[in-house]
Amino acid sequence: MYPIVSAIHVSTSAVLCRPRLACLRFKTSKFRASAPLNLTLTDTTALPPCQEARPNSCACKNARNMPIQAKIGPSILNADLANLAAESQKLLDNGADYLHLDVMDGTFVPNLTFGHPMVKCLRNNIKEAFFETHMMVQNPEQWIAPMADAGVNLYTFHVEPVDDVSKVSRLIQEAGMKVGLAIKPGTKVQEIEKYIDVADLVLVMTVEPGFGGQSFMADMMPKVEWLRTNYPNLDIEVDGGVGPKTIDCCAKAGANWIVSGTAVVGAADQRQVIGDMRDVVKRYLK
Ligand SMILES: O=C(CO)[C@H](O)[C@H](O)COP(=O)(O)O
Repeated sequence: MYPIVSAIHVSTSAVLCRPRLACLRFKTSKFRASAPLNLTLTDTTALPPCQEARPNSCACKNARNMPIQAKIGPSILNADLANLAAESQKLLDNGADYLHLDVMDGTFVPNLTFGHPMVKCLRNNIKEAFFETHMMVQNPEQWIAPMADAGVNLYTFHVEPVDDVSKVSRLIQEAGMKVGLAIKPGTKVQEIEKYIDVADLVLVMTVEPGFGGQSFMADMMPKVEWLRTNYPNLDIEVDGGVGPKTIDCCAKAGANWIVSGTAVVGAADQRQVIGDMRDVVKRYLK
């Protein structure tokens, strides 16, 4: 049991860092502190370590002053879902940096995959890996709590059906997850500009969401370039038709989180494909 505190001391540097505040919000919620950020704080040593509740979930780890890294996250959409744990573990053993879990509700996209019960089972089998859920759903707010409970680290949702993106982002952070904002090919990147400061990552879709194995849309790269130019330290993810033939284009534009489904899952040598793609991204990182 955590003690109940009425006041917590926040250092100046912590106050200036939004991700740190998000993390603090998460931690103070454990202390049942109801007014999260206008408290006078006195004893930070009583706070639990950032990673105690959920490994890799602490928003502090993605503070914008940290250098961005090349990460390859296989999408398991076209994997054998009957053997998801084994397929996922194989990808991780072959060098995947994170798992990209495609959640589809049959409404936002014309396809249906799985929800939080499946993610929770996967988490029970795979304790340490970083899980991103790509929420291709009509009402992302509805699934925040169960996905947090299932052990998700990064909750990436589409902004298109959402009225209050700021509110959904805040709820995700308060649930202890990082925030990803996803845009479909028809959505202009400038439409999310006002929310980028609250996001940990922006996902630029390079296919129409719904199915794996589609052709890469190179005409999405100006969005990635715009983001990289304006947000040098932002994690920018691309998803859809990305593989050895299209990775150069993505990396050159500035993407550093790479989702790749068919090209990795179906590869004879997954380790080689993952490693090669990561090397290309690293080459373009300054
Ligand atoms: O979000 C997705 C589809 O909506 C998938 O993640 C994406 O399509 C990855 O698969 P592939 O690399 O085979 O295109």
